[in-house]
Amino acid sequence: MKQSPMSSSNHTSNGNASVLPLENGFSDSLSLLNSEKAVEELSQQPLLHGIDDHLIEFAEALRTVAKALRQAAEGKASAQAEAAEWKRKYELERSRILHLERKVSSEEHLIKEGRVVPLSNQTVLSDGAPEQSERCCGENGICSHEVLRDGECDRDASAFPNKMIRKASFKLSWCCKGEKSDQKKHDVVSFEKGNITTAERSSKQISLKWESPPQTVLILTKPNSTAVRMLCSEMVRWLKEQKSLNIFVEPRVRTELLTESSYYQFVQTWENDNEVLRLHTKVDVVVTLGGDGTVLWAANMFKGPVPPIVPFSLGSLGFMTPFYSEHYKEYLDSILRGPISITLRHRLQCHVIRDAAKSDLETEEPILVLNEVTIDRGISSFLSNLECYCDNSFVTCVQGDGLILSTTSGSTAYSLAAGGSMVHPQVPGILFTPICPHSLSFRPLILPEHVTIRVQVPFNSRGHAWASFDGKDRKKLAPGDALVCSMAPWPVPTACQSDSTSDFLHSIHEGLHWNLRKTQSFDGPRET
Ligand SMILES: NC(=O)c1ccc[n+]([C@@H]2O[C@H](COP(=O)([O-])OP(=O)(O)OC[C@H]3O[C@@H](n4cnc5c(N)ncnc54)[C@H](O)[C@@H]3O)[C@@H](O)[C@H]2O)c1
Ligand SMILES: Nc1ncnc2c1ncn2[C@@H]1O[C@H](COP(=O)(O)OP(=O)(O)OP(=O)(O)O)[C@@H](O)[C@H]1O
Repeated sequence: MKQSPMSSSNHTSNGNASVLPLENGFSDSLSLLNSEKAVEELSQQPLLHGIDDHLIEFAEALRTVAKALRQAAEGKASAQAEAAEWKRKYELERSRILHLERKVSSEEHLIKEGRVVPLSNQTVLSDGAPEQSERCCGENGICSHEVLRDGECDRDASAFPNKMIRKASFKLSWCCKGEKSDQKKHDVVSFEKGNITTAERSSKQISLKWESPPQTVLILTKPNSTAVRMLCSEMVRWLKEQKSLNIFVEPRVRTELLTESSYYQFVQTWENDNEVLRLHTKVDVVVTLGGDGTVLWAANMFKGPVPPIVPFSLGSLGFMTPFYSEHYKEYLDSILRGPISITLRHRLQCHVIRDAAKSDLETEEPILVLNEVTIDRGISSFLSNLECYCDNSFVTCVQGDGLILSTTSGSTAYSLAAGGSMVHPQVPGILFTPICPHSLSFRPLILPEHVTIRVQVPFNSRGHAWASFDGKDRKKLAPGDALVCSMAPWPVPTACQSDSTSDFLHSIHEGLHWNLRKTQSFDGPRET
């Protein structure tokens, strides 16, 4: 039997609309929309003879209340999204200032201590002769920017003598395939002390040219693999003996190497998380030995700028690992010499905002993902119910198993399995892919890189939702909690074997056997 608007689930048995405010003063906007619709329908029904004007007035009043409540709920959502965006900007600014402060204090320390560098015992000092600096801007050689614009970095670094080298400096420039000369290339992506920050244009082939030789390599390895362990010890020995590099590994790997032989005493590691946070100031190149999971692991270690990663394939699939381990010497030789093609893989920055937080600015530490953040129903048997906003606009309400917000690098991972499109990793965008939506018309979306997406668990949700980040670190989202997600300012630069496009196409052909089909034979029916 068709329900009349007054008997729909949004209305109580005595006919009163159930748009009563919940704990936070707002009802969820979907039920508000429904209430508004119900009131609308009610007022449009032909009036039965004898129904007095009070009912019309009552419907009018209800419509006004429902509209006001919806506007208030939308207002709160957009204010929270804005607050999260401001927090992100504030954190960026704060980390920039901290970085500058650290730089100044280490300069002072250097002068006081007679050129002793306090950062670490691996820091390479100038050997008395004036050294070139990686600093390329600012009156006194101190870079004061995070993002350089075209050509700003073209100044001769030798204009700043007497500088020590902590990290190898390099230059990034756009280049066109097959173009031999450097003439038409120009800088559009910059770095400060080797930390890469993306400028606005990021969709062309990017070439990395060392301005001073790389000196420190971090090797990250997949655990529990004999093949990986053997390759790691061989590579460490080769890099030390043939390339005279400083080598960092994880504490677990250093122990493994030392168990193998005391020869590996020179290998360095770290002791605590604070040191991990500063690794990017020491490491020129990161080498990963494993599958895609090891590349995700490497990216996750760097909460800010990421040094270039050279991913060797020792896994089963390897979408992000184009280098074959058996040829590691030739590859590393050419990478350490440069120039190399790189793919700047965008990451998403995710903030969980708790309803219980005292203010909208009180968010948990942001989490950076290289593949995707997934919001799903976890162990709950109820449909997940997620309200999604893009900037200030309502997108949709996801009712199904959940939602994947993916980077373009992650487009070949979980998002693909959920029906999302495969996207070239250098295309800047955010994939919005539902997981088993309970609606025939819910197709995946790709949104532009600059938007902020907010996924809210409504107060009337039957269950909790769960967020997971690159398939790890599950966090429970209670009704009222939200996840706010936008493009992170620190991409992950991965070295290409050939170039970004060839590597991508090779990975979908080899990894997925994409569109593999036997060709039709010639001897069949033909058009006349
Ligand atoms: N149904 C699914 O396809 C599904 C389900 C859960 C997680 N995942 C993916 O697994 C990722 C975590 O990877 P892991 O190695 O730590 O876990 P894992 O060991 O469970 O491996 C997951 C698989 O996904 C592949 N993979 C990872 N990133 C990829 C990418 N960017 N493109 C193509 N394939 C990729 C890996 O090679 C691996 O084969 C998550 O970020 C998620 O994308 C996929
Ligand atoms: N350095 C590391 N320390 C701890 N865990 C790691 C490290 N590197 C990778 N892992 C984890 O080990 C698991 C397997 O890694 P990875 O995906 O690289 O190997 P794989 O499964 O053999 O390759 P593929 O994913 O291509 O099949 C992943 O869950 C990853 O998070």
